Amino acid sequence: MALKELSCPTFELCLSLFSTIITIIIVLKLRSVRVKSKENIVTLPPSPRKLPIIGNLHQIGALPYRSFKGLSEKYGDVMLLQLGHIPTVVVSSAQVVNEIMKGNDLALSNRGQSRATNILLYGSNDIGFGNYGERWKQKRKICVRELLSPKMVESESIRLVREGAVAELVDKVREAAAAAGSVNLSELLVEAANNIICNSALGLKNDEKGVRRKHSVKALAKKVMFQVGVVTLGDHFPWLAWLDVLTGHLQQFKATFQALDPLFDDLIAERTSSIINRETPAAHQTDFVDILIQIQHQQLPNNNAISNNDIKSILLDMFAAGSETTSVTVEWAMSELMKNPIELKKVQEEVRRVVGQKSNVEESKVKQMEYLKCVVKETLRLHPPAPLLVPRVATHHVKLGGYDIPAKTRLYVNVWAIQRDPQVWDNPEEFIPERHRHSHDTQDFTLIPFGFGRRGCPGMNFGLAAVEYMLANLLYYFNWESPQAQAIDMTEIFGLVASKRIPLHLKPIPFSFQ
Ligand code: HEM
Repeated sequence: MALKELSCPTFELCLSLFSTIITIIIVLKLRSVRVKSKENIVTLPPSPRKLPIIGNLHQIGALPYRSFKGLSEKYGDVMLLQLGHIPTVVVSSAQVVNEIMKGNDLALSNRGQSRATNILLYGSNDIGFGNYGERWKQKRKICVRELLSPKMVESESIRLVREGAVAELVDKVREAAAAAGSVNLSELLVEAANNIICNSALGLKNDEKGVRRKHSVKALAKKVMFQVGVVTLGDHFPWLAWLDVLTGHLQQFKATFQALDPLFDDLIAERTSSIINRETPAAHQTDFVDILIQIQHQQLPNNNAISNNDIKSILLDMFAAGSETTSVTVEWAMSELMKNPIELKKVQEEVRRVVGQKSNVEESKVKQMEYLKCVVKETLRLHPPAPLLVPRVATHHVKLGGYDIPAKTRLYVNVWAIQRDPQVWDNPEEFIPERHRHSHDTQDFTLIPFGFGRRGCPGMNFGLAAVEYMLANLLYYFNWESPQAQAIDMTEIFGLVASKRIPLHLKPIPFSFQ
């Protein structure tokens, strides 16, 4: 049938109506596409060129915070890197941290998990690596309010733990000095810090079995600390995860977990039964395990009650986060003081003047040691134990420094670079404790060795009390020399924390007022 034959006024009307509707639909569609694409313009942070598969991994050295600082000088304070399959933003200025705190702290409150944390830290359900959420908030609250609160830090039970561990440290320094002339101070500091955490967590009073168990827990927790810092091939390249079996990493993580977990189970069962039998410990003998079990028993047995796995993961966090951070801070402080004899003399004079001629250093006196506190602050400025904090992950899209940060991007805050920023600090590479003398604790995020916001360190008071007390004792009881007047090596090694590459060996000379 010819088209002409179909031609009638109704048909023509229908045809023109149809074509008008189609035209309107097309115009609307095109407009919406244009609006959408305008909305979708994404401005990602500047990035260095990346290679296929590995991205920017080849540009990151053994000390990533130093590599990041070098790159940020070229690419800016908010820079995007591709680390294997993980898109990663590195922030290198206090202003951008301020911006995070003002509006994005919640959106950046997740953590990145790894194969190690999944195996060793109860499915990464601990405080340090767990994702933000109601369960996590509950555990963190327990940690902040019950275990690490200022009241707990100053309590008799924790003070006795600190005094005991530091007295042991002083004795060991004395013995080593008498036997060999010099001491491996790094090793003794690790042991003292580990004892403080272990005895705070598991208590001072132990029977023979308890002492043996404590010994094993300490050794295994040390392994956890090391292994949690291991990044496997599977973490960077999920399609190569099977190789983690060949490298032996997974087996090692599992072996550590399987050795430690039953020790904690045994301990919890023992303490639970003594709490049920109302053998409540005296106030000065309270430890973290007792507190956690008591909280568990006060809670209703519903979904919100903390489980044994929660207790175990919290205990492990205390070991992993609280031990080495403390010992490396004292290690770096002593190294800087040895390199800066004028500052050493000044702080030593203060400690000895405040303590006076006494047989022991009373902890309450540390409050009056203003210059010692400046020494600790300056040490944490130059040598933050966690130079990149602990990485966070964006739960959804955020804007930082005017750039778009897509959901799931990993975020590193380069505290090491921020705390050496020449725009903020005069002579940033120099150890000048005096610069903190009249500084007030401002909220400008230029000095953040304990991190910030919802994921900031809950152990700051606990850690500082231990660092200051250890340092005060070492400076009170001994004068210090470098063996054979050697220069102090200041190179670093980076694992879970940034510590000294070569352990600090020093010659202590016992001091007496006479
Ligand atoms: C000088 C000593 C210490 C330093 C410099 C330090 C530093 C830090 C830093 C930088 C973070 C990450 C913060 C962030 O991501 O914003 C952190 C997290 C943490 N710290 Fe500390 N810390 C110290 C001592 C301690 C102690 C003694 C404990 C416990 C006994 C502790 C427990 C924790 C925990 C549980 C976290 C994880 C917090 C979370 O993810 O919410 N820290 N610490």
